[in-house]
Amino acid sequence: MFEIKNVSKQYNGEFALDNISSKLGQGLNFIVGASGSGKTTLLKIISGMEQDFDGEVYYCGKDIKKLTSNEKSYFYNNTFGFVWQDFNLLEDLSVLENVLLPQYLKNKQNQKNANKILKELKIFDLAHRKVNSLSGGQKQRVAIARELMKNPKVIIADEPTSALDEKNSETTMDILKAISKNRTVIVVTHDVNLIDNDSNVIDLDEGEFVSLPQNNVTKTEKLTYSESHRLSIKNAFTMTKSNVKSKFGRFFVSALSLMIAGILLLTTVNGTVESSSQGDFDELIDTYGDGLKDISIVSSFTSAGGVGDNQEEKPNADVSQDIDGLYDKYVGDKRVDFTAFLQAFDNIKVKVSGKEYQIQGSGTVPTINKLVAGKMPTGKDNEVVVPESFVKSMGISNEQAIGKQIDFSSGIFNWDTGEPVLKDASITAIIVGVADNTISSEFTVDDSFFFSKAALHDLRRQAGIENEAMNFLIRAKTPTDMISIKDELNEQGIVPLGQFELVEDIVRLNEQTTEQSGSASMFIGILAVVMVIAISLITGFMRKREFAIYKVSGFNNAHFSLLNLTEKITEIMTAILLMLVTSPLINIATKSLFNASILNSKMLISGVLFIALVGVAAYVSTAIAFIMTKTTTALKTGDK
Ligand SMILES: Nc1ncnc2c1ncn2[C@@H]1O[C@H](COP(=O)(O)OP(=O)(O)OP(=O)(O)O)[C@@H](O)[C@H]1O
Repeated sequence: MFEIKNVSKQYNGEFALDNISSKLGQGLNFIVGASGSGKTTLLKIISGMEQDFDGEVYYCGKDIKKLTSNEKSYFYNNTFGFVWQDFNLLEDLSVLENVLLPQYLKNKQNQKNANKILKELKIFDLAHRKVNSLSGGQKQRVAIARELMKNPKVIIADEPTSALDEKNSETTMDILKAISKNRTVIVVTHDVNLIDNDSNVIDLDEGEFVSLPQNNVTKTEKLTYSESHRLSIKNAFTMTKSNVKSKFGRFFVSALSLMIAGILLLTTVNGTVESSSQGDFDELIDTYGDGLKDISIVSSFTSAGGVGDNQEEKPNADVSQDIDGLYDKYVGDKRVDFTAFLQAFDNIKVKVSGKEYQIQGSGTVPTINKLVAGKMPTGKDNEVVVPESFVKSMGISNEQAIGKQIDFSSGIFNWDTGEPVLKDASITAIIVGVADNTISSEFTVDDSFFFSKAALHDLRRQAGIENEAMNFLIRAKTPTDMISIKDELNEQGIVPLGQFELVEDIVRLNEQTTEQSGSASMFIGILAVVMVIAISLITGFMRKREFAIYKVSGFNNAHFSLLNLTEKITEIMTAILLMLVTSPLINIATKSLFNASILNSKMLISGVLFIALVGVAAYVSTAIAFIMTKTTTALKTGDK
């Protein structure tokens, strides 16, 4: 039972309702009056949709003004049913799906009850028809059926017959009359012909009573909170399935936008930056070999026309520098791939398992293109990395060579006097690695043996060399690392040797393109996220009416959050699937647009993560659209 006490409502200083007091109870109640007399305003106040008014309204002793949004959603799902002038059905769903809508918040859908109600209202045969194919009269019966599924104590009907012809109006009123036998039915209408003598009537004119209610309401209902009021994950997925089926185009556009945004983020954040550097460097390495990243550190060399950054023409000069201690400094450096001593040997003889091998001399310092097996010597024991050509001459594989012991003897030039003096030296060492010694992709330096620090010390000691500092090379991990080590050495007054000019240009160019593509990436990335947010907000606001129907069916923000989550999970999964299926095609596009290939597991996993990330943005945007939906503005009320 409703008690209305001194209710007033003003819009812009004008009274829509002026000090109304009344009681409404079980049976048929009419609120009548001319257009603009305040009928709809009173209805909104009674139902709790409008809580900003003067005075008080109680339903079974419960202050309607103080209903929280959760209490309201409980009332809308269990206690109040709404019948509208333009039905407010979900037009793309079937009759049954519409009728079951409030039931999704119950633990069990009462399909039997749905069938019974559909039969009573003579629309059982239409159960699987889409609502948009029905006539107005049929739609109104579907709407009433949906509300009866709530088994509500109150039915609030706003101009329920004004969109119907005479016959359908009569049928609808007959149904409402039948329902009112054990319920409170409140009908707002401007059509006084609908009123019979048994009904309770509130007649309004310009917000005031014209006539007071004729019937005194005596019977009171008890307010009960028995039903559960939650959306299960299963029901959320069932609703999602219906929504996807009924609005496949909308769903597909959302999923597609997630996929496109994910790919854009992927190629800009992950792809371009990496590939712009990698492409250029790979080309250089193809031409020059891995030795391009070598830095040679030698204690003396002859400089051609100036040293360091000084590019002026100068006569050749002998440069001596103190490189003592530098080897140990760079051995464990994280920018360094490996280090190797550059000791030249003359007339090398190697004995393995009793067999002697003569190694062809090259007259140059040892060279390494890359290590093809094992590791570089650590420096602690007598270890050696041997040339691949030597392993071949032994007739074994590179892997089989590892661990073999060799007896190595050769001549070593001693320059201590300023003149080269050839001295003999020999050592027994274990093979720890095999190196490819190709230079300029044509020649191999077959006498390139790289010894550990301990072994080389021993050999040099035998040759009578007193100078402790041994020439060595550093193989930098990346061209950027190479330049950073070179700069560091220069600061210490050391002039290293290497292809610095070539690499430096590429590094600089790369830094520039990285910076440029970085800002382009940022722009495209932001654009991708904005696109998803915009599409989600637009679709969200296009669904305003649908959201309002959810709300008057009892869905609160928590219920919708779960439905939103299941919808977004479905969209994200579809977007991921789309990406995987179309990845070869996308790859062609991203390669030509961003020079980035997405066809590898790292990129695809990142793609999945980015799609999920933009999915979160879409989730939040849709949630905002739902929260901002006001039922009173989203649903048409009154006589329009
Ligand atoms: N949101 C609003 N903002 C400003 N004025 C409003 C608003 N809603 C209603 N009004 C005004 O309040 C008065 C009562 O409106 P209400 O819709 O309650 O009348 P009604 O009797 O239901 O009319 P109708 O039969 O045409 O639907 C009218 O003058 C109307 O213009």
